[in-house]
Amino acid sequence: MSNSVSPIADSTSAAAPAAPGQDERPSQDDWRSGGLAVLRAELDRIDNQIHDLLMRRAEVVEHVARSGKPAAFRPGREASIIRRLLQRHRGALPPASLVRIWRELLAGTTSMQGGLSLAVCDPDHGATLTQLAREHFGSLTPLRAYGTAAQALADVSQGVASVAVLPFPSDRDTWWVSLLHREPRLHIIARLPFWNRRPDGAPMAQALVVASTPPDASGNDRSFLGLECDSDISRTRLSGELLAADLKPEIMVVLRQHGASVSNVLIEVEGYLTDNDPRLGRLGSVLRRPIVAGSYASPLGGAAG
Ligand SMILES: O=C(O)C(=O)C[C@]1(C(=O)O)C=C[C@@H](O)C=C1
Repeated sequence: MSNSVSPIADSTSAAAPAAPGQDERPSQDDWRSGGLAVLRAELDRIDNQIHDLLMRRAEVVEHVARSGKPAAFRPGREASIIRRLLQRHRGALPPASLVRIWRELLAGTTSMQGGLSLAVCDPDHGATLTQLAREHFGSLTPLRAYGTAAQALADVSQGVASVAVLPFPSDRDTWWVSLLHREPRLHIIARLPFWNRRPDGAPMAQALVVASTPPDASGNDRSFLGLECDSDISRTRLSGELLAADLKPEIMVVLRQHGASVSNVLIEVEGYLTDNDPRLGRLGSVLRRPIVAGSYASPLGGAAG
């Protein structure tokens, strides 16, 4: 078919999309009472304004990238941006849509600062952890799926991937033990999903994100402590020591190596902690000073789901 065929105008298409540079038309105050063409003209005008602002926002991000901050991806800052916008959100647009738009935008502004790439531990390529990673880091961000957590972590260590997306720690998913012994260190920096209100069909798994740079605080965070203890230590005793040190434990994963006298323990506590937090020196039962394996911004809709 020839390219010269003109589109057939329908009776509602009087308002053609505004051409570049021609979007200065003032808003018609009477758009509410206008027909479809008037309403669409108003939408085109608003779209141009949003687009102009997005381009301006990207220019500011270019300057932020040159500010000397430790890494392109700052998940704590991203969490605080989304929380703030949800607080001021009004009207009919579903809050979940607002979050989706900003997740894609932040993936774009992170990748424009030098590339964002994901190494996902997903033995069933394309299954839940890949979907969670896409939900958070954008639908077209480069992603490699691996059969093991060790492979995904190796990509981050070698600088092949910016972040690894790994199953939430358990006594079966034991990749977290390597974070307690590895030099140079890797850090837990985020938890997925950030939007915890799961609609039908959304992946229900929980994951952590690991990177080579430490996390940034978002104002409402949780941290992971990595401990080494005698293998006969009880959870009750450890919890008591943590509470006495003013640390509120939430999740505790204990890994007793078969036949070993030492257990590795991962404990989630409230707040954003760093390695030099004085409370870490107050735990009597540990064999060496605990390390902070990382922290994450508490997800929306409840930290634990
Ligand atoms: O504030 C920063 O550090 C930025 O790089 C800007 C920005 C943003 O677009 O707002 C982009 C990526 C980061 O992960 C967080 C925020």
